[in-house]
Amino acid sequence: MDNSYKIKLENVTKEYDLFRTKSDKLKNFFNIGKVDVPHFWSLKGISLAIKPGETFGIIGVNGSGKSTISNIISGIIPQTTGTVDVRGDTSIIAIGAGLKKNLTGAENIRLKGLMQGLTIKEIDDVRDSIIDFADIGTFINQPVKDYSSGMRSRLGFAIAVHINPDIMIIDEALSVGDDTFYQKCVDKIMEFKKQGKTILFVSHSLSQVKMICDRVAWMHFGELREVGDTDEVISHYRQFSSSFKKKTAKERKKYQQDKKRQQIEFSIDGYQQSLINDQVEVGVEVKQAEKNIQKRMYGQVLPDKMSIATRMVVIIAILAFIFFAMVNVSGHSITKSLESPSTLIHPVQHKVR
Ligand SMILES: Nc1ncnc2c1ncn2[C@@H]1O[C@H](COP(=O)(O)OP(=O)(O)OP(=O)(O)O)[C@@H](O)[C@H]1O
Repeated sequence: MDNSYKIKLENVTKEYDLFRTKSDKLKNFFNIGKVDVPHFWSLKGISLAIKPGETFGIIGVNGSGKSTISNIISGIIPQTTGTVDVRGDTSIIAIGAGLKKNLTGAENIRLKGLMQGLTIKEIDDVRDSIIDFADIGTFINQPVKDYSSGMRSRLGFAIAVHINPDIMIIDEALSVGDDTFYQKCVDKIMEFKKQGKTILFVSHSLSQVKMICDRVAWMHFGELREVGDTDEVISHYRQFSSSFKKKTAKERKKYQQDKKRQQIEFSIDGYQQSLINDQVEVGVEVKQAEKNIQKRMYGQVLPDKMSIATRMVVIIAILAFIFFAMVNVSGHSITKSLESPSTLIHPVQHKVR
């Protein structure tokens, strides 16, 4: 096994269908009729590898795809194409991520612990420590929906660091909470770093990224613009930000609109072809290159639309369900209903004595 990485993404894309109505979404799912839906590519083919024990940062402007990556790595959402290889348990800390709002804080601790494979005894052992770290006092027995965003984030952070994950994913979770809590979180992250855990750190705060991360990826409108040494990438990102700020409001708007348009017009087939061409250029035979890239892009993902065979099975299952429901309501036997289906609309009359 290749031990040079803990997390590896190859040619990962994420497409969102921008449905206008719920019925459009349903029609599209069952593959009925042609619904013309605009698409938006939140990730346009990301490949990166995070080494074991590395603290890896992701920076970028709003909407550049940072959370999409962290959610795909933590398994919250699936990628549209590409291969994702995560070697170990992940625990994501994002504002409110993974907390069930109708459960109390204490119930959430138990649920997350069980989901992470801890025994009841192990959960009970860390319970007080979590409550202490989160510092939410008697609120621990209140439903999480009644918590402030800061309390939710503190509880999420406290649970995540106590269930001892292999890989920690921290998505903007340090931006809420007071200075004392912030320092506690930083200390915990540093402790994890020392223990050699792999950390993915998504943040807008360049100073936090600089302090914590060994390497950084700069995401830009769905593309990986640069990956490398923290100081170097941050310095390039700062240069971009300051020259962007010097543009007029009209120029800034145009730049953003052009980038978003490119995310709508992105062609997945064109991207696939460019990957095949890259392989052919280095000497791989065309048929083999097509096979390799097909496997890399679609080998791990389920089709988001139903195939004809699946559609047939679903339709037969629905018809069978309706038939048995009608048999039940009509009061006739299954054999009689099969012999003479019209009896289904004439229920058995029971004589009243
Ligand atoms: N469910 C969705 N449906 C449609 N578009 C979405 C959906 N989720 C995210 N997007 C779009 O994908 C793009 C990337 O979003 P993402 O949340 O990954 O960005 P981000 O870099 O984390 O942004 P921020 O810094 O604001 O948190 C954005 O343009 C966003 O509008």
